[in-house]
Amino acid sequence: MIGRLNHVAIAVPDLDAATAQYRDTLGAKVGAPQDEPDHGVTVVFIELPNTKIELLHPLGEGSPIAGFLEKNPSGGIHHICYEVEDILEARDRLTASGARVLGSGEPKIGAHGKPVLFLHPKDFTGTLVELEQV
Ligand SMILES: CC[C@@H](C(=O)O)C(=O)SCCNC(=O)CCNC(=O)[C@H](O)C(C)(C)COP(=O)(O)OP(=O)(O)OC[C@H]1O[C@@H](n2cnc3c(N)ncnc32)[C@H](O)[C@@H]1OP(=O)(O)O
Ligand SMILES: [Co+2]
Repeated sequence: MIGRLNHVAIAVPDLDAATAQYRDTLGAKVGAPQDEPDHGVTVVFIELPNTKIELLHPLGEGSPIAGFLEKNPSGGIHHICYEVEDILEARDRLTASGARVLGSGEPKIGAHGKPVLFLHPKDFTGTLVELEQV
């Protein structure tokens, strides 16, 4: 059911410093910061030859990554995003198998303008999983 790895997301306490590190130290192609108020984060995408890295920083009150950064003040890998062809079919299949979809259970539009949803980390070996319809 899952397809390509779309991105690996890293929550960071200092978005400018993390962006500079990827650009200047690692020599990667970095994008501009994008505010995503519907998701409570600001993101910077790093383009790699085979996938993307999504740097995440909290935006506004009640950001879903605030608790993660409190527990991991230096930052850390926050989620992985897999591509699926039909997100509703994937959701229904996963919920039928007992997995918990986070939030309302309905997909939201993600940073690439495509529908996304999240699966509880406790149902996927301690890893928060994002699905993106491509
Ligand atoms: C920009 C848009 C989009 C895109 O297009 O790419 C994005 O990526 S948006 C990214 C941010 N959005 C989200 O993460 C939405 C889904 N996340 C959530 O709803 C919450 O973050 C959460 C997963 C429910 C966690 O909420 P929180 O309040 O921080 O923690 P809990 O106390 O409820 O945690 C329960 C349990 O799970 C562990 N945990 C929490 N986060 C993670 C994580 N990222 N990876 C692995 N495990 C995680 C947490 O430690 C708790 O475990 P115990 O301590 O053992 O109980
Ligand atoms: Co993401």
